[in-house]
Amino acid sequence: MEKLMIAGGYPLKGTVRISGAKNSAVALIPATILADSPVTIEGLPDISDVQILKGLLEEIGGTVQLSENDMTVDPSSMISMPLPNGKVKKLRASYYLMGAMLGRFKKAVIGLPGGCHLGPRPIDQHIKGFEALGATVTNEQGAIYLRADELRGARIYLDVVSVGATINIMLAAVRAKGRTIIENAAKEPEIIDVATLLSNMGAKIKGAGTDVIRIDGVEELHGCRHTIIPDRIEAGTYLILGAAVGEGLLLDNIIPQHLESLIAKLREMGVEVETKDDQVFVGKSSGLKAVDIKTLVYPGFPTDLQQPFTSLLTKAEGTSMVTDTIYGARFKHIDELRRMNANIKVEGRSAIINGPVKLQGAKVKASDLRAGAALVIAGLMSEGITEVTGLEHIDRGYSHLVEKLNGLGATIWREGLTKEEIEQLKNA
Ligand SMILES: CC(=O)N[C@H]1[C@@H](OP(=O)(O)OP(=O)(O)OC[C@H]2O[C@@H](n3ccc(=O)[nH]c3=O)[C@H](O)[C@@H]2O)O[C@H](CO)[C@@H](O)[C@@H]1O
Ligand SMILES: C=C(OP(=O)(O)O)C(=O)O
Repeated sequence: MEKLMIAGGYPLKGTVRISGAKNSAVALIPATILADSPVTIEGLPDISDVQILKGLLEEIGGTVQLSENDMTVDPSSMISMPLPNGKVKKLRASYYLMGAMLGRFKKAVIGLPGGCHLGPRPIDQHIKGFEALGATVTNEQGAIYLRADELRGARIYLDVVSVGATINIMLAAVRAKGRTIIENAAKEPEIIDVATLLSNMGAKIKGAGTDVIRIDGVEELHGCRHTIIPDRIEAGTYLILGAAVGEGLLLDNIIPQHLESLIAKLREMGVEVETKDDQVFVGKSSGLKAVDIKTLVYPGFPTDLQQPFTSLLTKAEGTSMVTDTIYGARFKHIDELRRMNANIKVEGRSAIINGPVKLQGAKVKASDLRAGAALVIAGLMSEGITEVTGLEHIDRGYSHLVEKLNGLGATIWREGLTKEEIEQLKNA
């Protein structure tokens, strides 16, 4: 089994370049299905979610070239191949194949998605949206069957503010007849990024980034080039790391406005943070104060940064409370942090952290992507060696993590891949 070995206690310093956003990438790639000629996406992160989606587009007949961070997809020979099992189970965002294939082919069969286990993650709002557009949707043995004679624009009110449902409905609605209005839409920056790509392909979308999105369906969408936005969650992870063990860390290629809720909390703790046009600097910090955070939809504090932030809070003086209103069970990292000497208890949707404590290296397991980030940060904060397993989760979302951290002065390396695991990775 492969593991990440971390020798803790080394201060980090220098510049780190932030990669393209995972949560944009995983929607932009399926969106290419809707075009009639090649689409190029520039600046993709080097993560397993991108590789898996590349494989899925190839399975349905797409020609996909990925060189460095740029992907060109020629969707002209794609067919509506059923994808009930296999790669779709490996990531959450395979659900975007539903919206994109429904938009283009008016039918799709897609297995229920995988992704991080954060408690229940229903897709009822996606289905509600597809049905409102005229599709018949059934769940047969764990696969969603979608079919429509014709997609017609509709007014759709989301009962729950959902990133995935907002984007998925957009993907189908750009090829529907007439106007679709999504009310109570999610406002995350990744939604604007997907709307920008679709608009560059010829779609007519207004209001992305607000809670009402208007889409006028078009007959055809064409190829284009698009540059992805930077990953605000990866950036947030490095900002937290800078506050935890940094002696001056500069993050390059970011949009500081996307990180306002995190930066405000870091400043409240006593961390020095300076923002520039597309950079942010985090200074060496000491005497950190406890704070409370509550995760909310954008522009509130992101649930995806709650777990990494918890590791930092173990260093703060006093009692902090982390409440997750989006995923009330997103606390699998807590038991692992306790193994590392953290003083934390979970009560309902909240974790209560008492600090400061000196974390100790231990053998721990990442149960999901951001739990993995939390454990890597904790390992870098600890005395001694930390071994992190469950790397398949971390690889879904952090591009060149080991190289980036070593570049900042960390001592971290991967160990123990068996021959079979190397073969499996090659064939994934
Ligand atoms: C690939 C991707 O972009 N993943 C992100 C996306 O996940 P994802 O798009 O899956 O998350 P949603 O925004 O849909 O979920 C928000 C909340 O709505 C609930 N819900 C969602 C859909 C639905 O049909 N019914 C329903 O009840 C969910 O259980 C959750 O409590 O947004 C989450 C919340 O910011 C992030 O943690 C994930 O990193
Ligand atoms: C929960 C996450 O990802 P996904 O929705 O892809 O499982 C995440 O990025 O933290």
